[in-house]
Amino acid sequence: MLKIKEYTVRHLVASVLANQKDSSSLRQIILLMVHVVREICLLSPSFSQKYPPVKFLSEKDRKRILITGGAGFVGSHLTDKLMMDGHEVTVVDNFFTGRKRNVEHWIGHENFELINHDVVEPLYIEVDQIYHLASPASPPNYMYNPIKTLKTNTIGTLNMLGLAKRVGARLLLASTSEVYGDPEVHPQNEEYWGHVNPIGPRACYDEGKRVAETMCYAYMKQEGVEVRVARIFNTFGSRMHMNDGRVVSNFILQALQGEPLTVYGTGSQTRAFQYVSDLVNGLVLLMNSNISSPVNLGNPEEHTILEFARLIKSLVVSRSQIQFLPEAQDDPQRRRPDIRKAKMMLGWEPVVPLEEGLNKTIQYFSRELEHQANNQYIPKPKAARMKKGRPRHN
Ligand SMILES: O=c1ccn([C@@H]2O[C@H](COP(=O)(O)OP(=O)(O)O[C@H]3OC[C@@H](O)[C@H](O)[C@H]3O)[C@@H](O)[C@H]2O)c(=O)[nH]1
Repeated sequence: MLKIKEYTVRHLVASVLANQKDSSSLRQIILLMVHVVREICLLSPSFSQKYPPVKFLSEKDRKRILITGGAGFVGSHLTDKLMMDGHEVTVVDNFFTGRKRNVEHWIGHENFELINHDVVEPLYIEVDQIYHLASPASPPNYMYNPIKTLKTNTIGTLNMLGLAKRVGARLLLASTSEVYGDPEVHPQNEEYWGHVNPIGPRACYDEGKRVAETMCYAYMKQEGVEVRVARIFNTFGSRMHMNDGRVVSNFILQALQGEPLTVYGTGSQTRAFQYVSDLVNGLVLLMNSNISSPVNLGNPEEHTILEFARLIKSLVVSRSQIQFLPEAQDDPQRRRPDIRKAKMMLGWEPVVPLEEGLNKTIQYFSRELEHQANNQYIPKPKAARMKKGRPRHN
C-alpha cells in the first residue's frame, strides 16, 4: 500500500517539475505526504515493538495518572496495571532505586510517558490522580542517605500535594507499616499511633512517612485535597533490585548462589509478606474508594525470619548454611497487619499464597543471575547498615 503511494508521490513530483505552475498537483502532493507520514507514525510502533495488551477506555473513563517512583519495584507493577486498564500514565522517577528496565516495555506507547525528575523539585503537569510512591523503601537504601530520604518524604510530598491542589487531583500516599515502629500492639490496626524512635537509624524513613501522612491530612483539611493513605506492609516479588537488601531478595539470592543466608539477630522477629500483585490491586481499589483515612495493605500470615530462611532454602533446594549476624538497631520485633478495614471497606484481601509468590520470585532472580552472569558482574546483597563514604544530600 505504501509502495503505491510512493509511486503516486513520485509521479506527482515529476508532473510538478515538468510544470512548475501546477499548484493543484503540488497541493495533492502535500496532502498525500501528510497522509503517508501519519500512517507511518501509526504503524511504526507496532512494527518495532509489541506492547502488552491495553484495554480501550472512553474519554470519560480514561484518567491521566502520575506515578512518582513509577520505575521502582512496586511502582512499575502499578504502572503495568494502570496501563493495561487503559489509562494514560506518566512515570516520574529519579532512578535512585528505580530502573528504566522496569518500564521499558511501555516506552513509545501513546498512553505512556517517562520523566527523569526528582520530586524534591516541583513538577507542573495536568493529571487526575497521583500515586505518590517515590522514596527508597529498603532499610539499607533509606539509611544510605538519611537526609535525602527525609527530603524526599517531606519536600517531595509537599510538592506532590501542591500539585494535587493546583490541578484538583486526588493523591494516594504510599505510607508504610514502619509508621508503627517497633509496635507494642499486635497485630497492628490503623488506630494504633505507633512506637517509633525519632532519633534512631530508621527515623529518616519512619518519621518521614509519618510527617508525610500529617501533610496529607493538613492539605485535606485546609485545602480540600482528596487524599488516600495506604500503610504498606512487607512486600516482595519480581523487579526487586538485586542490591535491594530486604530479607526476601537477600535470602533468595544467597540460596541461589549457595551462600549463607544472613539472619540478623536470633531470627525470632516476625514479618508477614504479601506478593506485589496483591498490593497493586489494593492500591488501585483504595485510590478509587471514598476512604480518606489510612488503610493497612498487607498479608496477615506471620512467620519468624528464621522460618522464612528455612522455607526459602527448601524452595530453592539449596545447601546454603544459615548464618546469624548481629541484630539491626531498632528492628521491629513483631509485625502483622490487621486488615479488617481493607476487607470490610475495599473488599480486598491478599489472594496469592506465600509459596506461590516465592516461587515466582525465585524464578525471577534465577533469570536475573543468568543475565548478570552473561554480563560478568554479580552484585552481592547489601548488609543491613552499610554506610561507606559520605553520601551526597541532594
Ligand atoms: O539479610 C537479611 C535482611 C533482613 N533481615 C531481617 O528481616 C526482617 C525484615 O527486614 P526487611 O529489610 O526485609 O524489611 P523491614 O521489615 O525491616 O522493613 C520494611 O518494612 C516495610 C516496608 O515499608 C519497607 O519495605 C521496609 O522498610 C528484619 O527483622 C531484618 O532484620 C535478615 O534477617 N537478614
